[in-house]
Order: sequence, then C-alpha cells, then structure tokens
Amino acid sequence: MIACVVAGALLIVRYPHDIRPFQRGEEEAPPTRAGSARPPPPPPPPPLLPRRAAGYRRFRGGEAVAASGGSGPRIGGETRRASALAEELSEGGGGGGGGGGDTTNTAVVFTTADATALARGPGGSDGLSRVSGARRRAESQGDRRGRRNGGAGDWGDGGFRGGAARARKSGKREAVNGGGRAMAAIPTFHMLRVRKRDGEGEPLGSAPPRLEFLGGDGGGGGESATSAPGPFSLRRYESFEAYATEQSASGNAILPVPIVRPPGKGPEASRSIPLAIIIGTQKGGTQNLRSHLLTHPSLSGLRQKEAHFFDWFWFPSDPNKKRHEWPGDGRGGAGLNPSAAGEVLSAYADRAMKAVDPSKRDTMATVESSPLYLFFPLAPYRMRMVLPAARLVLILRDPTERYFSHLRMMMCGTRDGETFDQLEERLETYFHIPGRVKEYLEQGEASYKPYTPLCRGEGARAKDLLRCWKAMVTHDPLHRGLYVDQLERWLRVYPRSQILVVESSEMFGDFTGTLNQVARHIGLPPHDFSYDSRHQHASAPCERHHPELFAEGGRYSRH
Ligand SMILES: Nc1ncnc2c1ncn2[C@@H]1O[C@H](COP(=O)(O)OS(=O)(=O)O)[C@@H](OP(=O)(O)O)[C@H]1O
Repeated sequence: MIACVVAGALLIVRYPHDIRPFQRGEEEAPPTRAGSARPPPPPPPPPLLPRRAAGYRRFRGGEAVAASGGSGPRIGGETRRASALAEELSEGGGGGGGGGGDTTNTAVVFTTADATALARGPGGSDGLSRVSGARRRAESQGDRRGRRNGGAGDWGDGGFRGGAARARKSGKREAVNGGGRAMAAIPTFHMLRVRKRDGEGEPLGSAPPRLEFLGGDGGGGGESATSAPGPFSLRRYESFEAYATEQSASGNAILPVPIVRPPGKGPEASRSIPLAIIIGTQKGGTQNLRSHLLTHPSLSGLRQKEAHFFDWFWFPSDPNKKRHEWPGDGRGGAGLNPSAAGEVLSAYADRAMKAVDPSKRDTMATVESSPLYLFFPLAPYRMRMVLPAARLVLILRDPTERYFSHLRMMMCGTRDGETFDQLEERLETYFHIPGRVKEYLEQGEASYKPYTPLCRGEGARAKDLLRCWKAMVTHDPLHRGLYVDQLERWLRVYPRSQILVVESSEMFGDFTGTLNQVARHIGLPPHDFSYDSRHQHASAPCERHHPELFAEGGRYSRH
C-alpha cells in the first residue's frame, strides 16, 4: 500500500499532468504494482491533432468565410467554440436573436490547429499525414525520447522538453532539421471572419459562468453588451479605499477615475489608477497604440510602458509572500473587501503612476499597456477584483505574424556578454524555440489540444490557473496566439461592452481611425490624432544581426 502511494506520488512528480492543459485525458496513468522492479512505463505520446468532427456538425450558427471573401472549408469543434465566441464578440452580443440577417462580420481568431485544418482543405488529410510523417522520421532516428518529447512535445519533468534541444546538444541537428524539409508551408491563415446568420447562432452560453474563486456577484461574464462606458471624468478621493468602497457599492457602474493625494503631501505625490488598460496581445502593436494615445491632451504618460501589476511579474513588497501570490488569489472566492482593494489600488497607482508628466500633472489620467495580461490566466480575475469598471483594449494580430514578430524580438535579446549561440541555447531551454521554425510550429500543432475548461477558467481556482500557466508558458510564443482560450477567460469576468477588440491589420491600415475608436471606447474627448511612425517599435532591425537565419531556408524562416 505504502509502495503504491509512493509510486503514485513519484508518477505525479515526474509527470505533473494536471499542469498540462492539453493532456488531461492522459492523467490517470496506472500506478506500478507494489513491489514491481520495473519502472513506470513512459506516458503515451501526445495525440495528434484533436479530433474535429464531433463539435462541428452541431455548429449551425456561422459559416466560416476566409477573410479574402471566399468560402472557407468546413472546420472543426474548436472552431465551433471560436465561432460561438465570435458571436459574443460581435456587436450586439452573443445569441441567436437580433436582426440584420446575414450581416455580422466578426473578427475571430483561430488556433494553429484550426489553421492546419484550413490549410488542408475540406475533407483533406494532408496536414495530419505531414505531422505523422514528422513523427515517423523522428522515430526512425532511433531516439525514443526524441520521438516522445521532440516529436510532439512533452509537458513532463517541469517543462516542455524538446527534441530540438536534445538533438542539438548531442549533435543530431539532422534529426531536427530533416523533418522540416519535407513539410509543406506553415499555414499562415489563422484569422477569419465569421458571417453570422441571423437566428442560427449558438451562443457561448446563455447563463454567465459562475466565478468560483473571484466570488462576489459572479462577475460580468456573459452579460450582453449594453452601453459603452461613456466619457470619463476624474474625481479626487481621500484614499483609494474610499474609492473602492464606492465602487463596491455601485456594482459595475463606471465611476470617475480616482485621484488620491496622500495627506500632507504635495500635488506631485498624487496618484490615480490608469483610465484604460491595453491587455494585449504581445507584438500586436500595443506600444504604438499606447504612445499615440498618450499624445491626447487629457492623458499623462508613465515611466514604464508595462506595469505588470496583474500578472506573473507582480512582485509583492512583502518578502514572505511568494512571488506569484496576489492579494485575493488564495481567498477561495471571498474576493477583496474595500480596505484590501484600496491597498491594492494604491500599490497599483504607485507602480503605474510613478512618473506623471509634470506638464500634465492636473490631468492625472493615463493608459497602461501590459500585453502579458491577456495571456496570464489569473490577470482577468485579479483585475476584476479591484477594477470592475476597467475599460479594456485588446489588439489581436494574426497568430503567425505575431509568432514571427515574437521570434525576431527574442533573437535580438542577447544579454550582456551573451553570444548569439548562448541566446539560442537559452531560448531552447525555456521555450524550445530553435530547430526549424516550421517544425516547431508543426510540433506545436501536433500537440495542441483545446485547453481544458479549467484552463479556460471554468470553475478554476487560482492554483489551478497557475498550473495551467506554467504549462502554457513553456511554449509561450506559440500559445500566445491561441486567443480563443485567453479571451474566454476575460469574457467570464468582464462584460463585452468593456472590452474593445481591435485587429492589428486594421489598426496598421488606419491608425488614426483606430485611435479615434479607442479614444471613444475609453471615453476621451475627441482629438485630432496624427500618426508618427517613430513609435512603431518594429523588430525588423534585429533581423539584420543574422539575416541568414531569417532568410528563406534559414533556421527561423517561415518556409
Ligand atoms: N503602424 C504599424 N504598421 C505595421 N506594424 C506595426 C505598426 N505599429 C506597430 N507595428 C508592429 O507591431 C509589433 C510590435 O508590437 P508591440 O508594440 O505590441 O510589441 S511588444 O509586445 O510591446 O513587444 C512590431 O511588429 P514586427 O515589426 O513584425 O515585429 C511592429 O512593427
């Protein structure tokens, strides 16, 4: 019995399956029999692409149409969820009602797996066989571990272990690169539009999901889009606690943005919390958007672009607290009382409002942008606890474009004294990046399964979401493009009306138009924005360090 328990515990330590959002079906690996000398069998390789047929026939609400306007192929169960979410995102909220007929075009972002299905075409199996081919090649290298871990990825042993890293270390780069040569182009078509047909859509869920760890009134998720937040105003409060008290009494009503000046201190000590928060996506054009918004006369600047207050980089001042603990995380649904919320807001103001532009000190309203918020599973819940009326802005970029932008950024990021080889090694260890990019993406697709309901926030508690996070982040550049799951979590806690979703491509095509749209959403008075290309923060210059790696056929090329 004891041996059994120990063996079971070892299994859990070796393969902490409950932190693998995509692999929960495998989590019940049978424990070894007590007394057996044989080591526990390795877990089966992760399944190939998720089965698609089941959900999709039931989806009658939307016809996937390629952004180019052509009829798209029929796509699977995950898409159904994405499409249902799209309805939620569409003007007027989710559900089958509402007039307009065949008119609603909604930005939807599909997963890489969906994109593979698209690339494959209706009824085709090419994508699957390509992935299988890669696995077979890995097997033929005779490296079982490479097959298990490198062929499709493995979340065990404290992180994603890639065959690429191992093959590279053991000089077997062929094992990694060889598969890439035979593969077809990476599907790049990850963003579609869904044409919703009147009355046929299946809503995401008519009842708002109950928030189990946030507590309170169950959050705003599932509420239909009612009114836009409206113009913002500023009000001076004695303390953030006073603001939090009023906020908690007023439910989700949008209160004036609080300005608090600590007693006995001068105006330079005044703080306010940001008026609006750009929550992502990383590499979506967030810096450019924020920089331009801050040219608005009603807004002040911040020293840091990213406050990282609600995410992993939250550093509590109390050294006894673990870094990842955030006030309220462990309260099992009790949420925060106004006094605790006041403290949190004060810390947020300190952090986000560090260096207000002196010439604009009277304005005291600003915009924060931390693109990690979208991806960090606890961020929506944390934010909702203290900022139920936040005005959120979300920029979504084609996941493939986003991925390559992310990659270019990382490949520029050598630390002091670090050689490029060392940088590659480091990224390999953390994110399993090198090897051929094509293969990396295909491996990601091969191992992709839709997030579990838990990792999408259904019934999740803080500790569950932290586990999900640890699994996601090991494959960060790929997973950040899986927007559906990320959005679902936000929509559980914030009403649709508070989240403005902008597509990068549209923003890049009409920047001032987007600025006006965002300004309206966050309640700024109209302003004649002009575009300044110096704020773009393009990562292209980094490519120049190693153009051969990014050129066609190079290690980081798209083809
Ligand atoms: N106007 C316009 N036109 C075209 N492209 C634009 C524009 N504004 C921002 N960008 C591109 O957005 C990428 C940077 O995104 P972020 O600022 O969100 O990056 S970060 O998350 O803050 O690191 C970065 O993408 P890449 O150059 O592809 O890496 C920027 O070039």
